[in-house]
Amino acid sequence: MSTATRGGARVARAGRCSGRRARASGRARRSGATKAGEDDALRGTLDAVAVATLRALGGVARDVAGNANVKPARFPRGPREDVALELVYDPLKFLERAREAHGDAVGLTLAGENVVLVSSPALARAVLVDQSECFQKDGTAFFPGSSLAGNGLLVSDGETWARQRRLSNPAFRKAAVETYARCMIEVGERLVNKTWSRRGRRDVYADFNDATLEIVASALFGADVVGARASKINGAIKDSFEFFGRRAATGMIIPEWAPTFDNVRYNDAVKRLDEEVYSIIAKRRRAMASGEQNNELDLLDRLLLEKDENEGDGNDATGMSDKALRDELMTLMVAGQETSAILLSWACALIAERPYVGDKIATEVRQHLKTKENAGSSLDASDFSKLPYTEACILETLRIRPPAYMVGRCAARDVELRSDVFITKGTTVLIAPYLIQRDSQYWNDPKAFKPERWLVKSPYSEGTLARDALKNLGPNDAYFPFGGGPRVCIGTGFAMMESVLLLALICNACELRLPPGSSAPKPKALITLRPDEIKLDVGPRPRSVF
Ligand code: HEM
Repeated sequence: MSTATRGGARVARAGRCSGRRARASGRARRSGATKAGEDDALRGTLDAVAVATLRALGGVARDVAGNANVKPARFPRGPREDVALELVYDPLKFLERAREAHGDAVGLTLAGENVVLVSSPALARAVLVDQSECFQKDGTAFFPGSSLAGNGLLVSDGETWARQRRLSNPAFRKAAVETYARCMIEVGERLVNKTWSRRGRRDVYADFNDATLEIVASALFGADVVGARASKINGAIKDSFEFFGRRAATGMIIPEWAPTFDNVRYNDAVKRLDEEVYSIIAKRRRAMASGEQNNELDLLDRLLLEKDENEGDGNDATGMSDKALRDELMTLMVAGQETSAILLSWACALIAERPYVGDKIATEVRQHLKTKENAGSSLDASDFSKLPYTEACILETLRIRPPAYMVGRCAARDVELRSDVFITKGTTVLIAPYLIQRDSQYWNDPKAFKPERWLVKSPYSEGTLARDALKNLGPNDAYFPFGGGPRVCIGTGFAMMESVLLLALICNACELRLPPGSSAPKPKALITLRPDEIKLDVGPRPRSVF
């Protein structure tokens, strides 16, 4: 399905649900009249806004199970009222309260949609792994697509997704990811040696957004993002991401086709980006046809080289079309930039609250650097697996502050997840790693930041628990910050390499502190678990203390 078709379908479906929307606001208005209070009228308006927002987030009305407030048989228990407002205003509090009141499978009405929130390892496994073929991305409420990411891996389904995943997997194997480490280190060193080299207060979240954008753009396009083209690409990406940031921050999702000022600017940025990306793709295809190839392959080279062996007899196998390539490149940018910036920001904030953790990372890095053959050299890809405490800090940050705090699926058919949890076709299932990863049934002292918990011996293998953290759904099936099953994050290795190397560079060179008198930054949840803002005092770490 092309982006245009996808967008078209969204518009058409939004048209079909407008009657329900009118009825919803009508109900709200009537209740306002009977209670005769301005508060109720306001609430009616807010309800309508929330309904519109959630509809736009989900984008669709359900054909099968979506009759407002009509619950299918065996729908799990949950609050009787529509909880759209509560979810939009404070998603984390909402998730916690819903589970406390109704258990690990909660039936909800969200802006008229039937949604089931699941928060036990067994139910998460059922949806993500064991019965994953019964679920799809299309139609999932609460997770919006975008014209920037098009029909890439994050949102596609069926054979389109499977083919794109087969063609993309090789570009994310360990050996390939190691080749992207050089740009991670270059960007990290620039951050600590220039931007953070003088003592002062930094907006850490903004700095990491710049750094991870540079890393992902350079991993994708390598030498093609230099000079004027680099500013054009980075400028357009920044404009689009700022648009997503503003959209997420308001909690109001206006469809991208609506001619608002913000949408016009965003669509212009996507157009500028498309021009550059298609031109780079054409240039690379020409170079490949004439036998030229870069010595060091970037992600685009690797995607271009892949042919789908499942097609024909192998000789007529084809790769990705220009449009498919464009959608994947943009998807990787969208999926890989903000999540990594969020992870690094939370890691630094948690460390700033506990300076001894930064000291321990610095000690680990300095001791390791001394053992390197080429003494005095900086970090490289091979050091990733030799910094266990630094890695444990990243794993613990992902446990306590998972950037993807909720993942969603839409049931492609009726499915029984457990004898008491029956999901009807068209129902959205929300799975909450945020709840499971902080649940005292599976974690000791679950709300505490304790990197050491990952360094104990693993019950699953000879190594530490950290070695098994990202296998399947993690210890007790209760740890999956990168999702799980066939749709597990393709960038897991990339993100781990990037965050461990950057955190090691940062703590080796810098000290991080919360500004005097300030409290720990609060999470703000919408599509991702972003920090509201993270301002930290940064400055050079003395070289002599160890
Ligand atoms: C801290 C960083 C990251 C986190 C927490 C994260 C988290 C996730 C999660 C939870 C999913 C599964 C979503 C679902 O099941 O619906 C996912 C999928 C995905 N991620 Fe990541 N991600 C991160 C970094 C990256 C990076 C660096 C890239 C690429 C450069 C990337 C590319 C993708 C793609 C393409 C998918 C869709 C995979 C598919 O459906 O086949 N992610 N990510």
